[in-house]
Amino acid sequence: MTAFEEFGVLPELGKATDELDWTLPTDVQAEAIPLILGGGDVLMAAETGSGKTGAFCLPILQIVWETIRDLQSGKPSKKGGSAAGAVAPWTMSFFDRNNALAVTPDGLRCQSREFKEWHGCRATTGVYGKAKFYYEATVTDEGLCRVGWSTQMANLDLGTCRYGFGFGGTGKKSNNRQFDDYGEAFGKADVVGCMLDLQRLEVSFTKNGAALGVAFKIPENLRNDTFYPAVVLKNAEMLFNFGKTDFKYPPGNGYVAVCQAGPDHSAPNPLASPAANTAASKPAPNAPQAIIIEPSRELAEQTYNQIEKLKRYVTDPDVRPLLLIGGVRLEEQKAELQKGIHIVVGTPGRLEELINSGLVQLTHCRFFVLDEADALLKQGYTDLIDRLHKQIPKITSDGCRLQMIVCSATLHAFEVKKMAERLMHFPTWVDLKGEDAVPETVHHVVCMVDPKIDTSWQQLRQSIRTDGVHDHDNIHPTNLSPETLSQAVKLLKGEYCIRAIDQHKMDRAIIFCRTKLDCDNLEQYLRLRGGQRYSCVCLHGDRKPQERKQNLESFKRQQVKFLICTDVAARGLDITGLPFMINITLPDDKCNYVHRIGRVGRAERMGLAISLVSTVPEKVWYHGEWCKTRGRNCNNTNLTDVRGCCIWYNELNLLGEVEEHLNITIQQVDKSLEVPVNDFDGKVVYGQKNLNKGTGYVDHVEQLVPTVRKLTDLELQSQSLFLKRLKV
Ligand SMILES: Nc1ncnc2c1ncn2[C@@H]1O[C@H](COP(=O)(O)OP(=O)(O)OP(=O)(O)O)[C@@H](O)[C@H]1O
Repeated sequence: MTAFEEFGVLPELGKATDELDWTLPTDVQAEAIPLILGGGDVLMAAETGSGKTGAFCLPILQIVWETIRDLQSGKPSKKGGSAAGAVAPWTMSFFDRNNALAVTPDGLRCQSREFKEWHGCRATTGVYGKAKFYYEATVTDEGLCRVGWSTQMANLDLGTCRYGFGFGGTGKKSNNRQFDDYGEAFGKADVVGCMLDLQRLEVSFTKNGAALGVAFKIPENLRNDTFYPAVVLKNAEMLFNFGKTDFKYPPGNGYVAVCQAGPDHSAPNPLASPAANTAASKPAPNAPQAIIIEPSRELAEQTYNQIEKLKRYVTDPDVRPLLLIGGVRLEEQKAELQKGIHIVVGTPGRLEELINSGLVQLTHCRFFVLDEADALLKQGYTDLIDRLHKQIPKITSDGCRLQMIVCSATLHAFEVKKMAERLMHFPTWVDLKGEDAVPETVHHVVCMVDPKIDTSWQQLRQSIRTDGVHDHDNIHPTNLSPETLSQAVKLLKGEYCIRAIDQHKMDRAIIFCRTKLDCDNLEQYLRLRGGQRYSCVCLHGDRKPQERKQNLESFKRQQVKFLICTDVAARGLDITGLPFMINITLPDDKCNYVHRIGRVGRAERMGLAISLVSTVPEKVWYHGEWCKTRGRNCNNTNLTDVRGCCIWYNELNLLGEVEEHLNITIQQVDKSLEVPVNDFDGKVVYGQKNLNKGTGYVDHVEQLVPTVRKLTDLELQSQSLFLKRLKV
């Protein structure tokens, strides 16, 4: 049995984890997997590289596989099952309903989050014979609803055929598409009493106990039919009481609760059994069970690949994931969707586009995952997330509650907590440190770049092309103005980058720059300084999707040594055994420091992160909304306060913010960029597992030797004393 199986994971998934060399679940996996398998909403806050992706992919794959297996065999799914089959006899039906309408496991609450169309449902039992029947329906959420009675012949859109008699929230009654004013409007928290008098063949309603009069005369030809409580909803929710608990407004006047109709006056709904209607709960091919949102196409691709690897042995039924990212032809994605998919991994824009156009249906979605959730919120996707969440039924069409999983290494943000309060259902925090933290495997240092002390920038023979913010400034080595010093920092950082590479004999590193232009300039400079020695590629938003993909691949395959990128690659990218990273400039957002340096020191391997920090303010580009070209060929070097496109960047302040956020002081190294070995652990090899983990172990044993000897002597003494006593 693999270690993962002990946490309740399927043997087929356990086999795949074994092949990936995941011998033991990481801490976050050990906590989160059972919680997710148990049906809970989870917020996963754990360090970079701690295996969060596996922590949600494994249980999702498992539950999705179980669900499709059950659907294919015609069995109701586990969680909806008991309610669907066994709860007798008075509930709303799990089967006699439209797909987008969900029924809670107790069968007493219906919800539809579809806001364009009506979706209906009928009860599991109906009434007939000369008697008077009553039930109550309470509006529990805003939206449109119509409630009443219908026969088995009626369609589910209550009131639109001859066999359904409904009363709607807008104050209209309807039968056979004839909508007439009746009673008064009702809405959230109102209780509608539904009365059926089969002696007089009349349907009437009450609102909060007040009688609204006879709504319909039932035609004589329906006298012997069975009538079922029925509802139809548009983005609304209603709660039903068939008389099992006290009515809020008991009807009197000879009406009895439907659930007390007795065997002579009630009959089961033939369409309410699983066998009768498996098709109704069968998802359409384009209705996935899980939706995973990632902030960048690279991350979406990575998570998709991880799912592919983990699902290798999960067959019969096959679980089909699909990647939905921009830059891929829509036609291709449409074709895949029609073939049938179960898990969708995508970026927010493309996902919403496909959902809005109906190409992805949310009717059977039971997992809503936000990976790097704080990034999604910071990128402005709060409304999009809220919109999607609103559209997903909270109870799936097979009676399962929607599970939401949210993760990041920097989840301790106000916006995340607000979102969790708004959207999640009693979530459990899996929070191993209680604050944003850097893994112990990441050795991170800063090197101050001080152009006043290090004046080598004045004599550089070859230098990096800078970003041009000082093109209109009067800069000259003899004039140490802020502008000159700022330009000097840019030149020095190019040199320090090369020095860091040489000093640590780096043959693999990820290098972060602040802007796309900085990336391009550094790429050009590294190539200039030595083709193969500093071979590099860029990854940023101005590069075409295909080029981005190729560049990342060639870096992963070690065909090039350096990957130069903006924060587009700060999060989540998992490059096995990456030993080094360099921050040419600290990120604007302190959280991204954690993510950037977390590209190294993953999966227990050691990594070194070096950040270059300017001691003087540096003038940099900042293209706001007012910048017509959004930075492309922009040469407005004025400051933003005069609607220009530049700001003064204060890295010392940023460093202070990062240190305060992480509650640490980051070690400083001098301009030689040598990292003192003793301060960390001189024996480690960056990029490899720390085999010396527990250094001092030898010392430790040596220290313990005298104590252990003493203990052995004492043990001997006590045993001989005991033996002596026995002899006495
Ligand atoms: N149980 C395990 N044992 C060994 N390696 C693992 C285990 N789980 C995951 N890994 C590996 O650890 C690496 C990091 O995992 P993952 O990308 O899921 O980290 P993460 O927590 O999502 O990091 P980030 O916050 O940077 O996105 C991956 O290469 C993955 O294959």
